[in-house]
Amino acid sequence: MSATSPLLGTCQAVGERQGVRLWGPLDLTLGRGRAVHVQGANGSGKTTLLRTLAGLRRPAAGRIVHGGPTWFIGHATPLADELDARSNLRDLLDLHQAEVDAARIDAWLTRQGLPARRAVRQLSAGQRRRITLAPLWLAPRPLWLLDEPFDALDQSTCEALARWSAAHLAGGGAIVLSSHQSLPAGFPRCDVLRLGAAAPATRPAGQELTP
Ligand SMILES: Nc1ncnc2c1ncn2[C@@H]1O[C@H](COP(=O)(O)OP(=O)(O)OP(=O)(O)O)[C@@H](O)[C@H]1O
Repeated sequence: MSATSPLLGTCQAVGERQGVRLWGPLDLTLGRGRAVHVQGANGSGKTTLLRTLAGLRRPAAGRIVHGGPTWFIGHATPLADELDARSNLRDLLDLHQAEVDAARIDAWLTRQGLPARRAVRQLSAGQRRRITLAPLWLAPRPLWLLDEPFDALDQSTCEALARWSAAHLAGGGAIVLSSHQSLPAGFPRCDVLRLGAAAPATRPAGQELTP
């Protein structure tokens, strides 16, 4: 991985579900400092695209190439209901071979005002979402793939994530995200990748990409 090599590339990648094409052929080169906002109506294939970019699904055709370590944060929260926030974070980080010591996890939870020792089933949807996003802060990786990251977050947390995203891009990272909502104040300028026919643009695009 060099300082100038792309963090993600797709070559004629096609996404299908049950033999029906959702998007593609898609040629995308995601360099450092760049963000792409995937837009589209329900069912247009945003989640399928992000999971494919993350390597969790094979494209029906074409290739996906990663240029560095990646965080994929999906729409569904991957937390174990009966475990507390600290144990969930520990497991999540271990699962992805991210080395973060326990003191750092605890300090982050305290700073966030999140209860470290309460079963996550007792937490609100927004609190759970914040725990799910914690790896972005705790174990930085250059490429973020975020499926509806603002879902359930309050305004100040959305704006904190926007500021962190801006810092991430300024530091040489890259982001692909889907969001039904307008991006929060402070979120960096994005190219727009529009899937399906009926999806409206939600903010001025840096560049329109063709799926
Ligand atoms: N596990 C699955 N098996 C079969 N088809 C699926 C599966 N998951 C999604 N699909 C289909 O794939 C298409 C795209 O779904 P996807 O979840 O990628 O869309 P989306 O744009 O993320 O939608 P939303 O905005 O509602 O989250 C939909 O028609 C959906 O019914």
